[in-house]
Amino acid sequence: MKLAIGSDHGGFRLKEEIKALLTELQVDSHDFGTYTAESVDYPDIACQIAQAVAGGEYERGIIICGTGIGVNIAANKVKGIRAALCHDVFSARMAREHNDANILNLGERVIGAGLARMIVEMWLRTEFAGGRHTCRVEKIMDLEKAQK
Ligand SMILES: O=C(CO)[C@H](O)[C@H](O)[C@H](O)COP(=O)(O)O
Repeated sequence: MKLAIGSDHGGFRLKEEIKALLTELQVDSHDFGTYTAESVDYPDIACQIAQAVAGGEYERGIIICGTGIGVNIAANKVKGIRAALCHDVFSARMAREHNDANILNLGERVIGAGLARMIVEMWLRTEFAGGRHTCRVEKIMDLEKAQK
C-alpha cells in the first residue's frame, strides 16, 4: 500500500513515531511534512494529503495535529475523502469496515504513542466489509455530487 503521512507542529512528534511504525510494518509511505516543530497552519498539510489520496496517487493517508479535529475537518472538505478521527482501536476498525475511511486522523495532545500505534495497525490491516455498508458509503459520496 502507498500511504501519505503528514502533520502540523502539534502532531509532529507523533508523526515521527508513526513513521517508525510504518517502517517496521514495511508500509511504503511518503512524508508531506511538517518537518520541524515550528508552527504551521494545519489546513495546508491536510489539503495536500487529501488531494493526493483523492487523486489516486496514494491509497490512504494519515494526518495528525494537536487534537486531530482541525485536520479532520479540512481533509473532509476534499471531494472523495472519508477522513476518520479515531482515538480508540474499535473506532479505527469500524472506520475501515463500515465507512471505508481513506484517511485516519490522530491527535498528539489527546493520546499517547502506544495507543496511536495500535490504532494505526488496526486501521491499516482492516478491509472495507462491503455488503450493506456499500450503499451507505455511496450515499455519503452522493452528498458531494449534490454540492454546488
Ligand atoms: O486544529 C487543531 C485543533 O482543532 C490542532 O490541534 C492544531 O494542532 C492546534 O490548533 C495548534 O495549536 P497551537 O496553539 O497553534 O499549537
